[in-house]
Amino acid sequence: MKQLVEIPLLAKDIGREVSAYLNTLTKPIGSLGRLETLAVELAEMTGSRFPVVAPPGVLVFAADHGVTEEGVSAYPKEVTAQMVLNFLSGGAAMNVFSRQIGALFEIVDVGVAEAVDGEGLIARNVRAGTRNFCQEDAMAEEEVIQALNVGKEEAAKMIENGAKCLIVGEMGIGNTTSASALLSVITGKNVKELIGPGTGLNSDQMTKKQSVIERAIEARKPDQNDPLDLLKKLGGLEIAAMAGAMLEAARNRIPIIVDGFICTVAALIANQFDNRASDYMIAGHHSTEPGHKTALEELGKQPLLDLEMRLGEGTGAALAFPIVEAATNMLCEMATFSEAGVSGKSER
Ligand SMILES: O=C(O)c1ccc[n+]([C@@H]2O[C@H](COP(=O)([O-])O)[C@@H](O)[C@H]2O)c1
Ligand SMILES: Cc1cc2nc[nH]c2cc1C
Repeated sequence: MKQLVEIPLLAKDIGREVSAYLNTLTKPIGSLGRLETLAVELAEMTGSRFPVVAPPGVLVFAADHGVTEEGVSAYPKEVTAQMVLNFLSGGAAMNVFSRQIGALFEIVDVGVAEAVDGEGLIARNVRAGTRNFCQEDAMAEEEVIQALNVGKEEAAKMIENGAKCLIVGEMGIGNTTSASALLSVITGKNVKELIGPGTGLNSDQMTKKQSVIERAIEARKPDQNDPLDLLKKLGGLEIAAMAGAMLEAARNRIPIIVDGFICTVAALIANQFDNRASDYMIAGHHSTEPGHKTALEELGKQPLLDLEMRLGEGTGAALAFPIVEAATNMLCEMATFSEAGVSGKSER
């Protein structure tokens, strides 16, 4: 079942105007490389010749995974709830980078297993973590839809509050297992090629993670082209919420900066709901989690940064934001050859 999200077509005409305008700015033609491509893409996304991406809006979705029972993470599942409290007190890496880029920031409990509370928490818990998908479906279809809607509604609020681009992050012990399973089914690639250490498994533990995922795929038999079935059988509540948030941003012509492995898998799911969603996405960084390369290729995106990071939370996207903003500032603030009295390219 597809959900109707009505994502607008890119404004290709505005993109062409911006391409031509870029050649009038005081620089050798094409010399700002991928920054120029980014400027054109942002113009096509926003429909504006002078796109604005500040302030960015950051939504971090937190949820737990029943499959952690199988011993697939280097950290205990309690860390998810503990980190939510850390986010609320401003001490997580993503808090630091969000402050640095002047972002609007929200942390959303969409499915943490333990009861968490604190000032500023967006409490939208759909269920207390997913079920262990080795044994049974991760959640009910109705719960998938609820989590998607949490993402859509929180993104709509963020946009209403003035966010001009969207960064979605996640916190969920065990979520690289869910994301690897989803990616294996979506791409048809072997689990072995896609799995990685996540928070820090050793190679023996990774072999176990591989067999857990292989057993789950064999038992659940999800339909690779049905995002609701994929999320219901192998998903995570935060992955569903991230997909929903990205769909809502795309519907509103708001550029999305995609983060690491889990976020990129959520982006692929969003694209299964509406294949125009990825038109509004920019890949922020390349995570060291092995499957991220495949996920980015499947999404058709080249990342802006490679800082050998694998944290998640939206951190890679936040660090890429200044580059995205530089593309817009270049368009708005650079002088043209005629304004600055600089001679253009020699005609020979
Ligand atoms: O974003 C990434 O590329 C990334 C790669 C590895 C781990 N993570 C983070 O680590 C957690 C999942 O790791 P794990 O080993 O518990 O599945 C989760 O909270 C993610 O935010 C994130
Ligand atoms: C401490 C910690 C912080 C995180 N942030 C995202 N995933 C994480 C996993 C752990 C273990």
